[in-house]
Amino acid sequence: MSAGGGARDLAEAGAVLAAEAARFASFGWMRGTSGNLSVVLSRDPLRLAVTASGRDKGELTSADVVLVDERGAAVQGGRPSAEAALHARVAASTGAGAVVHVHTVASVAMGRRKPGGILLRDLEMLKGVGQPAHGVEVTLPVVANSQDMAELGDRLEAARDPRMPAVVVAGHGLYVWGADPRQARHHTEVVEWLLELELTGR
Ligand SMILES: CSCCC(=O)C(=O)COP(=O)(O)O
Ligand SMILES: [Zn+2]
Repeated sequence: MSAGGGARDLAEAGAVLAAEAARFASFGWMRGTSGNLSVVLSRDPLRLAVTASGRDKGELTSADVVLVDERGAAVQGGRPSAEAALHARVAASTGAGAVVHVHTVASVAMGRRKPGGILLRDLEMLKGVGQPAHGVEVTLPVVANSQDMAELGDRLEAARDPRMPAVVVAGHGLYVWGADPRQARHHTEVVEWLLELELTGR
């Protein structure tokens, strides 16, 4: 996708996000219209393609996407995700090119069990988020939920560990990011695997 964020770029981004959403929905991670996805189309000014609000994320088409600015406000298209402002904040503060938000049972359950953060170590799967399997302890932060995206963004920025491209939002779900939609997908699948292991395996 080029830097312009034009109509064709938006439709292309919509097709990519629809395919990613269908995959996550097939795993049961976006039930009942939950979750949202975004991809950065330009950095200066910051413009993101974000999934439209309230849609069944397993049935998105390339048209179910909205161009938003750095505050998450619609620039082109219909009503963006209610969490568009948080996507923009994550993209701006981490430099990520794509952001994934899913409502997984494991993220909410582990957020309840470990409200201070989830310690991860000695797992081969840590390589999937760019960490060595052994010798380091990485924390997956847990932040309190808020309906105010600015407040939630402050909490996420304060808590995030630069070694871990993800944050659990307590009672809500999981935010994960990556350089592009494909890497964000891989990070999401790895982090969710780690959460499921912590929930069931220890
Ligand atoms: C039942 S989903 C509640 C809203 C939410 O948390 C979510 O992720 C979906 O919101 P959107 O506006 O992106 O559809
Ligand atoms: Zn949500």
